[in-house]
Amino acid sequence: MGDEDWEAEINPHMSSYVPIFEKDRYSSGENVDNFNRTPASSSEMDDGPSRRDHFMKSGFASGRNFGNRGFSNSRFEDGDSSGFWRESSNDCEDNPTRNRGFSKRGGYRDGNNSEASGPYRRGGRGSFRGCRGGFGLGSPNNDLDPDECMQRTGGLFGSRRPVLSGTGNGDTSQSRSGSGSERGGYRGLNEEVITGSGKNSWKSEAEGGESSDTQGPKVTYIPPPPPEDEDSIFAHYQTGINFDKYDTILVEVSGHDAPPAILTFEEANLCQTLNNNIAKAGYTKLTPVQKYSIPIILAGRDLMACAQTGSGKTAAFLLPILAHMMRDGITASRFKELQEPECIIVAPTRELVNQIYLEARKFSFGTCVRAVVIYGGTQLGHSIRQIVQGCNILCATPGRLMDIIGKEKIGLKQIKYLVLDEADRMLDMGFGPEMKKLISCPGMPSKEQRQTLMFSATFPEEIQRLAAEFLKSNYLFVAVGQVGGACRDVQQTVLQVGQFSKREKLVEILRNIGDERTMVFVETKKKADFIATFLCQEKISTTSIHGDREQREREQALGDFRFGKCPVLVATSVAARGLDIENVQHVINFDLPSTIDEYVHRIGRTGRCGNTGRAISFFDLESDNHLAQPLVKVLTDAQQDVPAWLEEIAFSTYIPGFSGSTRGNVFASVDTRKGKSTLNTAGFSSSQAPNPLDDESWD
Ligand SMILES: Nc1ncnc2c1ncn2[C@@H]1O[C@H](COP(=O)(O)OP(=O)(O)OP(=O)(O)O)[C@@H](O)[C@H]1O
Repeated sequence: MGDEDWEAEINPHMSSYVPIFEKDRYSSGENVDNFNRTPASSSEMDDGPSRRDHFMKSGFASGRNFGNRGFSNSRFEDGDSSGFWRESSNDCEDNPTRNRGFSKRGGYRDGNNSEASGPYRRGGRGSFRGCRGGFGLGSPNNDLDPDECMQRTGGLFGSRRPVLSGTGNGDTSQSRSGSGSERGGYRGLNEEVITGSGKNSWKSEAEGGESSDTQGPKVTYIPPPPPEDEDSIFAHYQTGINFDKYDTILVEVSGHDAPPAILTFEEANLCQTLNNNIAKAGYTKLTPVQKYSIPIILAGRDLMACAQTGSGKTAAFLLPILAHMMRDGITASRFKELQEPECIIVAPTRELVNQIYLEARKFSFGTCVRAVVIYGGTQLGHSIRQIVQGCNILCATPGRLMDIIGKEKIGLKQIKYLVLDEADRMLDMGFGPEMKKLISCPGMPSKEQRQTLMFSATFPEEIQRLAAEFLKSNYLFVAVGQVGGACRDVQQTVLQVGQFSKREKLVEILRNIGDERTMVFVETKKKADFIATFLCQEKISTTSIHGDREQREREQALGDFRFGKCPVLVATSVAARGLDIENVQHVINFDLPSTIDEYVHRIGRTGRCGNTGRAISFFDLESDNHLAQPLVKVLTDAQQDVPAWLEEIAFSTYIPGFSGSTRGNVFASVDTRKGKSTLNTAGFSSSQAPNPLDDESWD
């Protein structure tokens, strides 16, 4: 069933929903010799012409409503309702007896399962938080048809541009504004236009984006400050039953003179304040990526680290950076028009960068290190006010970072640490050009003078090669387990479900799941709204997050999901990476992503930190066959059952030329400096996916 069919089906039901706009919001204006393989245990901006204008012009007025509002209140609640903050109380519901409706490995069992708590359990809660705004269909001509989409991807988006060759912003601008009007919906001018295939673009404020007066009213959203009390700062969830199994994962370190891994936090020799914070955060034992990365960073080495989702990469870079800052002494924060931070951490999405900031704030608690976060979709003045008060660690999305640098609020001379989280995404065709600009900004210390750290769960070979440009030649490479492999704590099931049956299957599964927190991934923003609305109609309490929602709405949606108001979050790939939400027990790929890397990140929203989780993916024979081979590899590597039908497709679609070819491999099993990896499998790497519709997912 295509989007249009859904429109026809949903539209009659939705006409009674009227969007509630908040008036005041718009009123104001070479060389690897060493190779150790050891078990770990051993050792949007202003919305351009305003978003509302777009809505009105394109048919969102008069009963054509936009945006599933997955929450009951029409107003954003300041304070702790923000999606970023963690509840201080530990409401872990990780109860194995509630894991119902699934056979152990072989797939989904249907609703007659005796353990099921009743098919209408969600509805029975009486919750119907979504759909306040109904679903806006825009005018029928507003959405791109596949051809237009193809054109747009081919002609405008970075995907078809030579890698890292252009400045990118010219076409970015074109593509964004063009598509915005074409589609009739809002396309924010933020920095998060990324596609599942590694294509993205962003437009900096300095170049006519967020801060441009010509683009319409400025974004006025000021995110609520996070709670300041110690309990909230140190709120965390419990490690899971498989946390200790991390020790058995093989770790590869390559590069010259790697310092030995540490086994305990004590061996890291951190200062007392940091040790106290680590204890308050509930960390008692290092994860493998921490065991290896912490001493490497403490030794001053550049690092590219790849470790499975949810295995503690954030602390792996934050702790040693903070330790260095404490050791070297930093200038205590004080008001200055131009701040010169010692550390910049960039990540691809707003929610992720905020999460990293909260971790930085937690670990720097009680020190004079001040962490600041800035990201698009929020008032620029607010970002500036945060910065001028003092800034040692700046956590930023690329667009906002470049804007702030352009406004001379941030000087780069003192930068000692540059961290790229989700580094493969930060270096691909989308953000790569901007990262290049960042390292060539006036004042930015050369790579010899700074320490550059890159972390991700996936690291395609061609991106590793690009990364070398940012790193000292003697950088170390840490691979925990299979690079690009899925977390083994996630039980993966792939079901053959045709487009026409997906919704029915989704409802069936969600009813069996009950109240357990579930993320449902779809490929386009439009579909995210369709599906969220549809689920609300089915009385399944649902909210949604995607790049067409305002930042305020995104944060609200995340908060409603995090705090259990809405146990189902429908998301595009904008939520695929990095988000660490307690108790997400299920991930459903309603649509499979176009790349296997994206799949690995998406399912990694569950099964974190030793907890178990489940992922169910709908495989559509019409559109997903290109994923069969890499999917079989991911399932096999994670010791999951592989359905016979999937193996058959993988076999029948096998393209020998892909394996080990320069067209890109799914996995770099090793540091690319060691030569061609031998464990690659055919498939598409993140920059090569063939699905043009992806372009919708990340912006
Ligand atoms: N040593 C530890 N002990 C206990 N909890 C930890 C430890 N290290 C990290 N955690 C917790 O594990 C969770 C996952 O960590 P984090 O978000 O850093 O994972 P990640 O590897 O960056 O995942 P992703 O690849 O999805 O970005 C967080 O809640 C974090 O606080």
